[in-house]
Amino acid sequence: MRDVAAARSYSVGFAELRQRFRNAAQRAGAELTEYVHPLHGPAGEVLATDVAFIGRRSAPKVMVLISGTHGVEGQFGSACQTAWLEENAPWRLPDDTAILAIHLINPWGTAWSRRVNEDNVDLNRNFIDWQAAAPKNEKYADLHAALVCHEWEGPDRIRADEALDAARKRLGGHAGIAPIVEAGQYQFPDGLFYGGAGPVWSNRTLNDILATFAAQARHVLVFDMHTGAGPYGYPALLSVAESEHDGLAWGKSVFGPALSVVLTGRDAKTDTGIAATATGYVSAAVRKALPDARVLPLVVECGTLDGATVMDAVQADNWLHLYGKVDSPLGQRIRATLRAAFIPEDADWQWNSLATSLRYFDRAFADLKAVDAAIDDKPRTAAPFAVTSIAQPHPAAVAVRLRPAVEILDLHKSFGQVEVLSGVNLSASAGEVVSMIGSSGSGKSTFLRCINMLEQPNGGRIIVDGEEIRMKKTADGRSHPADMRQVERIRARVGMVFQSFNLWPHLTVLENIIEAPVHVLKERREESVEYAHALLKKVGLSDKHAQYPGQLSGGQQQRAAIARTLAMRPKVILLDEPTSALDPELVGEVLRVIRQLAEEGNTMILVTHEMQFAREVSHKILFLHRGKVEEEGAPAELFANPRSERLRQFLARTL
Ligand SMILES: Nc1ncnc2c1ncn2[C@@H]1O[C@H](COP(=O)(O)OP(=O)(O)OP(=O)(O)O)[C@@H](O)[C@H]1O
Repeated sequence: MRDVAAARSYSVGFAELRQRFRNAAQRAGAELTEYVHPLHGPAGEVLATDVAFIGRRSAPKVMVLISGTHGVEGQFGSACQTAWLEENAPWRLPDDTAILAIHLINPWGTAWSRRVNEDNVDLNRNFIDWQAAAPKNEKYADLHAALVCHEWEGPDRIRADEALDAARKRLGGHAGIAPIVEAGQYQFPDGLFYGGAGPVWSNRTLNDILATFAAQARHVLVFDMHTGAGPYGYPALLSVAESEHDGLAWGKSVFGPALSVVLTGRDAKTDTGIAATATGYVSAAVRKALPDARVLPLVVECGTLDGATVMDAVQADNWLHLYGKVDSPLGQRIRATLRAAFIPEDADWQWNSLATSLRYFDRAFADLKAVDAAIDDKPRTAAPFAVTSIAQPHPAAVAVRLRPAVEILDLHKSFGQVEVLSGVNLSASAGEVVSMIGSSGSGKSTFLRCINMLEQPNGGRIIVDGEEIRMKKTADGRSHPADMRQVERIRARVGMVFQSFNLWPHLTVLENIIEAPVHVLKERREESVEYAHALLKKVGLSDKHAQYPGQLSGGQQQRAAIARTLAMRPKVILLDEPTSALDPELVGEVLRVIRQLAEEGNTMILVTHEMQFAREVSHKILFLHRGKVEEEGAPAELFANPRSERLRQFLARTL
């Protein structure tokens, strides 16, 4: 019997999974490359996809192992990769054969125990042809309101559950609902099995990795490791394809009846537990990325609980991240239920899933080594070694090397006799997101308004992009800006997003956006219009450019306001409670845009009551109490170990 000592507990944090994999890869003699994700994990850890390459970079035969496509399932795939690398170390490979292990391709999802990625995207629905229109899923649209309800309990939830029950009866139970929901949908970013609006980070990263390490390959075997569908504890071996291809025949010759081929299509059916109705699978991506190779895409799918229970867990997790509080007792329960639905804490399940998967690896690899590399020797279109690794440093790591984008020193502000800010300091490096939290009236908005001189501070220093706002003292001893022209110049570099949007009601969305670039920056109108359209696309409002603000929902108005801010190409963006005027169901769409800005490396100072969001997106958090910074630090540390009693009380009230 196989010794799978490496089947240590799957339930370890992201950093430990990474460390185990990297150690195994090093012992295996692999070349290691990291692809750093722009966000960080719940413990403040750097998130990254690690790539281990063993063998010659010119090898025409490559075995690819992918884990974590659905983040929370990553513990299983990671264990398989790590164990296989360890078991066979030190590796002795023929010159023509190599191994490419891609560890946790959706690192955010694994770290935060979510099936989806940071944008609620199911990565296995994201590899569609984005040049064409995304598939429509009208049947899902009919179910969406029943599946996504803003309440956990209460009258709206009762109505939604009743609607879902009625749909189940109509469609023949869970078996009727699952193919509709799991087919994926591209219409509701807050919905289940959402495929996204374009290629996400993990999609782009996988393509970069394949271009870098596999472009030379002619024969490619790919394992994508999954859990959550099919019979409990049984790792099924599947190949998912949109149509027949030469890789499938290869698969049949290696595995015979052990391999189930799932041909996907709008009304396709399968009894494997996975969705035959979906498109956009990782398998499709690998074949598309390597058009000159014979590719056998394999999925290992290790069953856990029954389909209805797994979908309930996914639905609850979706609610939690849209409307709930992750750190609350209910939030913890929902997260634990989701983890149990994908990675059972059952030693037999873990042993069996690992041992069988390693046998699949061995069998496939033995066949790959035996392939005559000269077969199917098609002309290549890609240069084999032209692309170098694109490992990106973590934004925070870059930030520390740069001068601060904003520096505020000892800021004071009084209204009449009342001192609202009593010496506040803040520094944000380029690319950093700093969030300010604190009770109502603690001075957060006043602080932001002082930075761009919407309020005049009574003392302190404000330095933006290296330029200090010059202040002078008047006879009454108060400070005032010495030069309003300088203030205007600096203001143009500081974007502000207000709680109440502040769009001009008599101008269309497009006119709102181009107004300041044309009049303040003196940009050519055509140039501003072109950029405005690009920004509207970015915030998902391409079709709203000719509408007036009054014709838009609150969430759309706020996204338009964000586009207007970006039009000025600001060095720093200040966001003053950008979601607090919105109905709960509109908050997510605005947070998604802000998250994207963070990922793109914008420097932002965010005042917010959205604690979970602040925690996910910020590099640093300041807790303001009565006009003073009571505590500051990295989000994970600050939330997990508040030092001051006031912060403890504040978090107890808000989380
Ligand atoms: N223009 C003003 N004139 C007088 N007092 C003001 C003015 N603006 C703010 N204040 C007072 O300053 C204090 C801080 O207000 P601020 O809006 O900055 O707090 P905050 O932390 O942003 O609160 P919230 O979370 O409720 O928005 C409050 O007591 C408020 O009443």
